[in-house]
Amino acid sequence: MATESGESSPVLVGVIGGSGLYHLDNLTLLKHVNPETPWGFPSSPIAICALPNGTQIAFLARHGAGHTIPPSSVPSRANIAALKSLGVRAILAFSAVGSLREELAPGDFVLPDQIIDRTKGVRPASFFEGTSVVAHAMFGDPFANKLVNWLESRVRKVVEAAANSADYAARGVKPKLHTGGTIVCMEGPQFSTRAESKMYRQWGGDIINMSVLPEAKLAREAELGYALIATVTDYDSWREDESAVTAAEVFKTLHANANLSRQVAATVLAELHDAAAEGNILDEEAGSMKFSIMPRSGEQKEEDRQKLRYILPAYFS
Ligand SMILES: CSC[C@H]1O[C@H](OP(=O)(O)O)[C@H](O)[C@@H]1O
Ligand SMILES: Nc1ncnc2[nH]cnc12
Repeated sequence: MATESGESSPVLVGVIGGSGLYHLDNLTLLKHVNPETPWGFPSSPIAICALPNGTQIAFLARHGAGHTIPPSSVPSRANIAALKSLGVRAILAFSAVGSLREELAPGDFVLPDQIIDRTKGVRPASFFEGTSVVAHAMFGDPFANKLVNWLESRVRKVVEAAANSADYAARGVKPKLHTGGTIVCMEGPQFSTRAESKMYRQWGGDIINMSVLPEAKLAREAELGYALIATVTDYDSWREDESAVTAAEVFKTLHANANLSRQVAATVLAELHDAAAEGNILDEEAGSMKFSIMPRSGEQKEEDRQKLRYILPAYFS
């Protein structure tokens, strides 16, 4: 991105805000961009913002600025492709999630390391879908491990500081950060039944949302580092003596979680930009599609190659 003074400054970090998180704090809005990708337009225009030190980042509201897009209709391919087209290498995605474990309380933050896919096949989940190019991305470790490890101590500091703050003390809440764990991604938009919620617990699920897929898969196909900061809003529907989750219950915690998410972003973004520039924390994702794409022959249609060049210029030049 060219800065206002005209010199070029790369936008290496993209933030995807989920339910309740429609903007970040302490940033100077430089401009909005709305790239038309081969997969259409992103959920909302992307805000290119400067941090206090001048570093530029991109912010995208997953459900649109006015939360008009339900989880099954989020244009995830356009979102990821648009961020990649801006030069982004690492995505910090925030999501409101339900808890499937007693110890993961509303207000807590989680950095999950695994995903169970309970979407129903209605969301386009690959950039290669509908093209003459077949690719099988690695997805055993669905989040960027090094990026997640890098985030852990930094996010913990912010969450611990909040836990000791007068604001949280006044509300009798002490948020914690949990690392590792499995997130179940369901289709929605209705919440789970009690039977489903209990089944996910038996499967090893720890938290649940409607958004991490196909976002994480597409980030991997685009060779972007992707980490999810999950913010717990409710106990879903598995607790025998408690009422099942409602949107009203989610909203109770959403605002505080979004404020803490903004503090996390304000603390990590400048340093994350520098780490992304250096590249070490993203070296597992960069180049990861090289041996995933087949066939490597002249069978690939030129129009498909052109489309895929948008996200993977190195392989479709
Ligand atoms: C508002 S409750 C359900 C809704 O919240 C989460 O959204 P996001 O992940 O974008 O924060 C969840 O995935 C559902 O889409
Ligand atoms: N219980 C829940 N199920 C699915 N997505 C959610 N997002 C927030 N809480 C949720």
